[in-house]
Amino acid sequence: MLEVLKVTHTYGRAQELHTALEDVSLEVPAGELVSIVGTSGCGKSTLLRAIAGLIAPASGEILLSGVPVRGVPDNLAVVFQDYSRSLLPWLSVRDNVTFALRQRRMSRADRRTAALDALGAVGLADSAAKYPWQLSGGMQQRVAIARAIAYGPALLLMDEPFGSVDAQTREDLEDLLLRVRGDTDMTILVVTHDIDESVYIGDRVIVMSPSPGRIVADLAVDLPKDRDQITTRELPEFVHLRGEVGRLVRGQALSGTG
Ligand SMILES: Nc1ncnc2c1ncn2[C@@H]1O[C@H](COP(=O)(O)OP(=O)(O)OP(=O)(O)O)[C@@H](O)[C@H]1O
Repeated sequence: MLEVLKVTHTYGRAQELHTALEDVSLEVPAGELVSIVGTSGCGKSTLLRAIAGLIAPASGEILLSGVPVRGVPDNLAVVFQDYSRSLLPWLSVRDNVTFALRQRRMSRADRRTAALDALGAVGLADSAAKYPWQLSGGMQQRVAIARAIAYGPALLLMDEPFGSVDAQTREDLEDLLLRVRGDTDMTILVVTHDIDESVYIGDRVIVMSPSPGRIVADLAVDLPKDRDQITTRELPEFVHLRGEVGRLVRGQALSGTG
């Protein structure tokens, strides 16, 4: 369980003070995938950074499995948009994954097996011996996801993870994420600019207001667990929810609430 309790964060000081997050509260049970959307600059990355323990919020508290987050928690993995900077170019794909496991109390052989299993899960078993720069962007992002799965975190934070790949690869990676989460009880937070994606991958969609970022809506995604790029996106519930999220992001009220 992740608990964000009345978190406010400001950057700068005195006259330069900028409130990036204001009174943000959020509870995410283990195993849930929550999408976070909002206009550019509304504080989505700041929220992820605070949850990741990379910045200490000015006020409020963040608890992961009941333990206050002070610094980067052990049981956390992060996937960023920029895959080209997240992988180590001098290590093979397999070693990029095993490198992430170096703090785990595992034998070398077990680390290797876990890495190969995770690469198999993302369809890259055959590329284990290659180097990141020999792979396409979408494949590199799959390596970053394999690294996160192999680590087996309680919490996976993803900041625009599919923002730098083409549309077809993006759909493939969305489906990969849905498959992966079906096999684990990781709690997953995904920041995205893509409203359709937020609904397609999410159990819930959190909408943030423009700066200072506050949570303006927390919408349950009432769609079947088994999703499909064509049929799910045609469902009336999908189309309705996509409209609601789009309206909220643009600062309009939910339909039926005036
Ligand atoms: N290190 C920093 N110092 C000062 N201000 C910052 C810093 N990081 C972010 N900000 C400001 O805080 C606000 C929130 O930024 P943040 O990156 O969290 O937004 P975001 O919603 O993730 O934006 P985007 O969708 O464009 O990535 C913005 O106004 C930004 O300019």
